[in-house]
Amino acid sequence: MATNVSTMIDAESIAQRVRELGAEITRDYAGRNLVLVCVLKGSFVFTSDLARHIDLPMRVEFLGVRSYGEDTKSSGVVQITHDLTKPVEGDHVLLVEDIVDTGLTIAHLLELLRTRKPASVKVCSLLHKPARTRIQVPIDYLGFTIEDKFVVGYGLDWAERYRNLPFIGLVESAS
Ligand SMILES: O=P(O)(O)OC[C@H]1O[C@H](OP(=O)(O)OP(=O)(O)O)[C@H](O)[C@@H]1O
Ligand SMILES: Nc1nc2[nH]cnc2c(=O)[nH]1
Ligand SMILES: [Mg+2]
Repeated sequence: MATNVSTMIDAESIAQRVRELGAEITRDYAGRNLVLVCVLKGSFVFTSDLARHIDLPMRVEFLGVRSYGEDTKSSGVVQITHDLTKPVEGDHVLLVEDIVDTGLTIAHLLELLRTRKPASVKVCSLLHKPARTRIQVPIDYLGFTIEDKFVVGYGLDWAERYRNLPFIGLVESAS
């Protein structure tokens, strides 16, 4: 199924970087109540791998997010389709994203989570595409900076396809 997708970041490079990020997070959050917040759908693969490299007692929560349709997507206004199951007041929240592109989604989610009064909120993203930044957001833990190409795989979709690819790839125009 992946014959029309070329590899940008292979599975072993991702695994290596995820191990490094997990070790960094383990060091930084020792002794704190850590809650990993997986932003659905795109970050489900990254979150599940990352969580297994964090050697701390911690919780995992899921935020279901839907953009308000294609035309308004760039507004960054998102609808919450599944909310956190427990309060995060006083906890150290780490938002886990697959990609920060324009930054609008994560900016909106940071604003939302701050209203829940956590002790801290930080961002961990596997990918960052700085060429398309519309709003600057701090990315406290970053896997890879990529060029301005639409990528798929490792959770990222193109019309809901390709999320199951074990690597980050580019859909070739011949597809
Ligand atoms: O920085 P931005 O320009 O806001 O883009 C990044 C967001 O877009 C993608 O999600 P999408 O809304 O496509 O939904 P999905 O996670 O369900 O695939 C991606 O998973 C990020 O959440
Ligand atoms: N699949 C996918 N979703 C995105 N959302 C924002 N940027 C991207 C991208 O490059 N690929
Ligand atoms: Mg997403």
